Amino acid sequence: MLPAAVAARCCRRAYATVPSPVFASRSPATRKQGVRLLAAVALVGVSSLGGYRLYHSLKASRQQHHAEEDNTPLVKPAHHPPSVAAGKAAPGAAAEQPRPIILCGPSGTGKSTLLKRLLAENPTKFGFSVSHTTRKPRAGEVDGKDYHFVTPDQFTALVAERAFVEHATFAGNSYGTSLTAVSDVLASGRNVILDIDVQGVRQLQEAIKKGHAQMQGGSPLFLFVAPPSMKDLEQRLRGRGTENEETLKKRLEAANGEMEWGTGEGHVDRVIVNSDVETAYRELNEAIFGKKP
Ligand SMILES: Nc1ncnc2c1ncn2[C@@H]1O[C@H](COP(=O)(O)OP(=O)(O)OP(=O)(O)O)[C@@H](O)[C@H]1O
Repeated sequence: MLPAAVAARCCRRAYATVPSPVFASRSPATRKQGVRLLAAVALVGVSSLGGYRLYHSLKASRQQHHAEEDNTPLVKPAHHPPSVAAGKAAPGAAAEQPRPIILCGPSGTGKSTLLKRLLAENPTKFGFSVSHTTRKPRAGEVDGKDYHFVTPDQFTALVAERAFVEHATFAGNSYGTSLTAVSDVLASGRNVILDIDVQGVRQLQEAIKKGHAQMQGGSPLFLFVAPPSMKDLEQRLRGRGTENEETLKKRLEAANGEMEWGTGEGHVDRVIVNSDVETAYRELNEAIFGKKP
């Protein structure tokens, strides 16, 4: 199942669509400015996108690696890893059946950029899964709508019950995407997109392998968005204007480990190198819908 949470540790978000579902993630807000959690997987903020709520969560920077600063291409453009054993998703197998779509990749690679367009152009295809969090509601946030607000004890109990497909803690608050939240979206005939960090994806894949994340609908599709180079990644993060030197360093450090995992054999169904937005968006559509937009 796919919990969603995104946050500034790295961030997570979750989104959902209709004919082909999507998961969303959220995160605590440090992320884009410390804030916008593309909802879902660890969120911090909530926004609206093409009629769909996007929660952005902070993705925990759980991996510490040194960032490279050269401009060497990180991934061969044609690199399409084999199907992930955990999900056995078939890239391009399309969206007749709502399915979980898991989008991951280093902070700043352009996931939000691609998802924003995808959701705007396909307003009825994706649904939103409401994440759980232990943080206090912000002004205007509605329990059960923006988040399921729970106490730390309740959250701990849910973890023990394996209610979350993925969960993480950031800045003292926990965020998680419940299997139920994801399944509800799938059951409504919409896709669910989860924009979560690599650690969350690994949790999810492990849960699927162990049979703890059984979801209705089609098989999960794991997509990894990679930057053309670490130099480009740094420039994008700086250009976004959301980071200070400290958070920038953390994101770049985490990016090295995430790149190593994402481009590793069989970890995801497809690696999309976001050198050019148009090309990357076309590849995203091909992976999800099996055709060009
Ligand atoms: N192909 C591209 N070429 C140049 N700039 C890009 C490209 N794609 C995205 N960007 C820019 O890079 C910055 C980071 O993109 P974005 O916020 O979408 O990344 P992200 O992967 O969602 O990051 P995070 O995980 O931190 O939310 C943005 O300013 C965006 O406009």
